[in-house]
Amino acid sequence: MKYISTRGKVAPIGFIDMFLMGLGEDGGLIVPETIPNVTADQLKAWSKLSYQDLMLEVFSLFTNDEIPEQDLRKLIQDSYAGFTSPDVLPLTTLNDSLHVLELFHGPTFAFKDVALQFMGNLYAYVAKKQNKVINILGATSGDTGASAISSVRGKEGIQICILHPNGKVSRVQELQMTTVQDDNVLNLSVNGNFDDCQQIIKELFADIPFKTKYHLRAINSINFVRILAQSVYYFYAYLQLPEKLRADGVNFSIPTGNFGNIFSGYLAKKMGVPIKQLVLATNENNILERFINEGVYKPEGFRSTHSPSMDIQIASNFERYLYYFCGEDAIAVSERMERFKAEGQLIFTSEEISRIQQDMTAYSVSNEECLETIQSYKNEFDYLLDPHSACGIAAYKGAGNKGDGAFVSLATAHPAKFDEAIRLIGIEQTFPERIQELFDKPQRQVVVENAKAEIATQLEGFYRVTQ
Ligand SMILES: Cc1ncc(COP(=O)(O)O)c(C=O)c1O
Ligand SMILES: N[C@@H](CCOP(=O)(O)O)C(=O)O
Repeated sequence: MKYISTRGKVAPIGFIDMFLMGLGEDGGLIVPETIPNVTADQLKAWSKLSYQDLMLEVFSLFTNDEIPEQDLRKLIQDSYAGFTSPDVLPLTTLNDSLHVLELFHGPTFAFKDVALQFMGNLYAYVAKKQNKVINILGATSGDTGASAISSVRGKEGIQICILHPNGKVSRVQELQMTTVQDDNVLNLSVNGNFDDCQQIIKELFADIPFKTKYHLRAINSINFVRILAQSVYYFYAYLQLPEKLRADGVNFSIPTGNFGNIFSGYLAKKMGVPIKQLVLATNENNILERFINEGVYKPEGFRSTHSPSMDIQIASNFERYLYYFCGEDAIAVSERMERFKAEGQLIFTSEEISRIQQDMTAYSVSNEECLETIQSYKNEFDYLLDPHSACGIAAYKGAGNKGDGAFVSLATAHPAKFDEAIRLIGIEQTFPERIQELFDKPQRQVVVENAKAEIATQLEGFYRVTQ
């Protein structure tokens, strides 16, 4: 298995090189040269596997034996040892057709832990085995940063800098990131929004001399390993369902911001998981919903919502989807991305919209509907959703034609992370101890302007450049 870029100008590379490259050096996103096919028989044989063993099977299709099996197995075991549920990702049944896959039982209470605990361990492994300098640079709307920091804090050979939008993450998210005192962690609080943070890191990754000098590595979903690790939970959810419920295929409702969560499902479907509908759930920052329903990919004004982690306009993984939509034609992708850069929008024809809608449907959830959903599921099922998971449930309800097959809605965060929204409907929650204790800890962060030069200077002072 080799990896190439959606823009076609990266010579095919192996798994570890792909992991270290992160963003394609031609500005594109890295994808596998071919997507392996998992047969129905193989799937059946995997149906009794633990989450960890299932991940080992899926990853083995992609790693080219670059990581010996016993090492990969240990990396995976270690990555989920800190999850509090014995099933790692429990599937809760609300009624016969609606199931909630709880992805938030990791150390930072959000679905990002599923991939990032593993990526932190993989970076430490590569740092040691290959004597590589690992200087991680990431942007976050709150969850990726907390999770990535938790996965590498204090680890030898690794430094991590995370940019988050100042005042636009939840209190708990901010504390999770900024109360970490390890010297290998730098939090930059940027006077801007998440898109500004993401834009700056992409520019720094695209500056190849800077990237090379400072050995920049990615933990965001621009890194294909994030997507691959997330695709495993679609296999798992499908296989956890009783056979009679999954016989007609399974539908997923997926809270999405950077298009990473849903693209992972799209990849799982391409590999052979019998997924019928992928329902994309957005909040009021609904660029992706407008893309799917109206064929217009165009950022509009940024809005602060009750689900701040999805307050995103420019979605990284849109380009990965575009690549497959364009029949894996890197020239067509490059042309469309150039047009987007020049004109600030992409318009799709009605024939193209129909094709997109065969791949996924979409629903955008207003702030009001988000809170109503939290309230009604608390009343009806005594189940407390966080605002992002509530967007998923609201989209499941709003997704017109339910068709056949069970629905799995992805619960992407613990409600304690977003108490600001939960309190608005008068619900008081008890925080898990690991969250409660954050409130007594001192914080460490540097506030910076939304300016690439100022941020680059911070990085130059922080990163170690030789072993
Ligand atoms: C809690 C939560 N839910 C859903 C999402 C959406 O995930 P993605 O942006 O990877 O599609 C995010 C981050 O964006 C998140 O932090
Ligand atoms: N919601 C994310 C935004 C960053 O997206 P990523 O999937 O590319 O890491 C966050 O919580 O930071």
